[in-house]
Amino acid sequence: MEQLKIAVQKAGRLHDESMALLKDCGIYIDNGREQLKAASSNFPIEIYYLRNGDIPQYLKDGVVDCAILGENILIEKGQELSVVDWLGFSKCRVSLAVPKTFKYNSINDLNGKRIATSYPETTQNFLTQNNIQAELHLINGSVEIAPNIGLADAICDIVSSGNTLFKNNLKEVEVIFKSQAVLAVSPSISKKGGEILNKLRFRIRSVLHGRNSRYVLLNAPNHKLAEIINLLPGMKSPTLLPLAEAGWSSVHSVVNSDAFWEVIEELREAGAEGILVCPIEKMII
Ligand SMILES: Nc1ncnc2c1ncn2[C@@H]1O[C@H](COP(=O)(O)OP(=O)(O)OP(=O)(O)O)[C@@H](O)[C@H]1O
Ligand SMILES: O=P(O)(O)OC[C@H]1O[C@H](OP(=O)(O)OP(=O)(O)O)[C@H](O)[C@@H]1O
Ligand SMILES: [Mg+2]
Repeated sequence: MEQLKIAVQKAGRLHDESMALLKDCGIYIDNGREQLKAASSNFPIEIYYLRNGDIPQYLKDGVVDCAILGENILIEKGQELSVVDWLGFSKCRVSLAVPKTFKYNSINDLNGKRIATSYPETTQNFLTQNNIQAELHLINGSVEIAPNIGLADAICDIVSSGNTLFKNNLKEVEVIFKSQAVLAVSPSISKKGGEILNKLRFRIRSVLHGRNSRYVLLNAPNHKLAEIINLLPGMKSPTLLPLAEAGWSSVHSVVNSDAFWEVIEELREAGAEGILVCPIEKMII
C-alpha cells in the first residue's frame, strides 16, 4: 500500500512540536528518531527524520512528498515549493540587526557594510530590493557574535524573544519577514500521495482549530440573554438550554483562544455567572 512520505526535523526547535502535531492527529509512530525512517501502525505515512536545512532539496527531488519545516528555510532554499498549511508554532522573524552603538537611520546605512548571516539568499534579495550593496559573510551558527569579534558590521538572523540580540548588544533594525512552521509539498507528489495528504491536512486543520478555540459554558438570567448571545458568535450560533431554576438559561459556545479573556470580562459585565472554559480536542469545520 502506498504511503505518504513526510519529512520532519530530526532534532532541533521544530522536532517536538511536529511530532506532537502528528500525535494529536491520531497518528501513532512505531519507532523513534534513532532511525532515519519510522512508520505508523494506523495511518499510511512514513516519517523521514531530516535536517531542517536539507528538507527543501528533498522536497524538490521528490525523496519525500511533504514536510514540516520552518517557512524561513523554504524562503531561503525553496521559493518554488508550495506551502499548504501554516502550523502556528516556531514563530519567529528574520531580521537585520546592528550593534546598539550603530547610528541607524535607514537601510541606506548598510551600504558598503559587511553583513553576517546563515540566510544569504534572503539577505541578498532584501538588499537588492532596497538598492543596497553590502558584503555578505556566510556563518552557520551563532551569527550574533560576528559584530562583537569584528567579523561584520551587521547581521541577518532569526529573532524570537530578542534575548540573543540583547545579550550580544545588538538591536533589531529591519524585519524582513515573519516565519512559522509550515506544511510544504513536493511538486512530484503522486495522485495517491495527494489523497493521503488531504486526509492528513483535514486532521491537522481540526487539531489547529481546536487548539485555537475554547468551549465556554455559562448561566444567565433570561432577560440578559440577548446581550450575552451577541457577545458569543459560536460555530453557528450559541446553544441555549433551560436551567431547572425558572427564568435562567445555560449558554454554550466556542470562543477564539486569543480573544477569550476579553470576551469573558464582557460576559461577566453583561450578567453571565458560573462561567466554565474547556479545551477543545478537535474542531471539524
Ligand atoms: N528562537 C527561535 N524561536 C522560534 N523559532 C525558531 C527559533 N530559532 C529557529 N526557529 C525556527 O525553527 C527552525 C529550526 O531551527 P533550528 O535551530 O532547530 O534548526 P536549523 O539550524 O534550521 O536546523 P537543522 O540543523 O535541522 O538544519 C528555524 O528554521 C526557524 O523556523
Ligand atoms: O530571539 P531569541 O529568542 O533569542 O532567539 C533567536 C535565536 O534562536 C536561534 O538560535 P538557536 O537557539 O536555535 O541556536 P543555533 O544558532 O544553534 O541554531 C536563532 O538563530 C537566534 O540565535
Ligand atoms: Mg537555530
